Amino acid sequence: MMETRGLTKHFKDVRAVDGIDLTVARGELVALLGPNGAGKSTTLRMLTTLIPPTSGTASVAGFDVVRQQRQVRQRIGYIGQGNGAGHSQRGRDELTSQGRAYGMSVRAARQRATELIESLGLAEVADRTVATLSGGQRRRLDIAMGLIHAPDLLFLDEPSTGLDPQNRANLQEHILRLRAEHGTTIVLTTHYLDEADSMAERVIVIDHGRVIADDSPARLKAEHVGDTILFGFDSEHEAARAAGVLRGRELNAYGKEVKIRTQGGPRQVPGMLEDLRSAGLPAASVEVTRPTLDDVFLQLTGRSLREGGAGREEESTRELVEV
Ligand SMILES: Nc1ncnc2c1ncn2[C@@H]1O[C@H](COP(=O)(O)OP(=O)(O)OP(=O)(O)O)[C@@H](O)[C@H]1O
Repeated sequence: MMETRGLTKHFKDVRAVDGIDLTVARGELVALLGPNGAGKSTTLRMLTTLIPPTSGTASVAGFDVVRQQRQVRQRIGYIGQGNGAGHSQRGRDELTSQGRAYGMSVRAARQRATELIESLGLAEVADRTVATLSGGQRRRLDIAMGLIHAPDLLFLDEPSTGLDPQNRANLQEHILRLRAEHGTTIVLTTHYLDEADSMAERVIVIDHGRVIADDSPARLKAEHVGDTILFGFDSEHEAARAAGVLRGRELNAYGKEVKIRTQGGPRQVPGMLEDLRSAGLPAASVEVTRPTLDDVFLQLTGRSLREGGAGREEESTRELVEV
């Protein structure tokens, strides 16, 4: 559905995108994740023919983004960061006009607008003027506009930036449903870690214009970070002895705690507790911490995606087990 080779964009001396090779198959939902200025939007703008690459190639829906711009545009929907919809028209009319701009008949554009209003939950607001809609409703209308001509491939640049958590969850649900119902290939950019994690089956981490990781969220976390199991004991002496019982694993013992780095943490806890009990060392507490995509980014770059307010506060998932 989409393929890039050495895709590069320089703005004077800024290497915004620095040789990206990507292949996206039909029906995939891919998130481009990276900190501010990583090159996500610039990549999307090249793929949607809005700006030409400095070098490298990209084909989208089988057409070259430089030589066959018109064919590419007919087959894609692009929802940028700004607000696509105007303000004084009603949402339904905005959608119909957009369809007409893509060469659809009035009748076909109206029919498609009605379908999208239904599937994107806009029925209650479609007849209000755009200026009166909430941020979340307007964003959903933007998405409907990007879908009016039933594109095979939808590009969303930071779809949920600026929305409150409830509207964000709502929008994510609509995007997922849309994909389930129409099989649309979706490429979105985000710097919300949880959004990439929960929505995308594949996350492409971009930093300084380059792809630094590309896999499913689960595999990225398992491969680059793994789980942490923290055992608490009643005394330092017990903790030191427990470290001996659990040896052979990647572990640290300090104070009354023993910390183990491993994969598949929750599945390993029962066996470890059994070993400790057999040695007369019952643990007082156990905590399994599963990594986030931020931990993956930190592991790969030594920096946090959240630095500079790039991501939003997100705690590692903790599973507390009473023993
Ligand atoms: N038109 C432009 N002229 C000059 N520099 C640009 C232009 N567009 C982007 N850049 C620079 O290219 C780099 C990549 O920017 P880009 O907008 O692609 O990042 P991003 O990953 O989308 O960031 P954000 O999450 O903040 O949207 C940045 O250093 C940015 O300042």
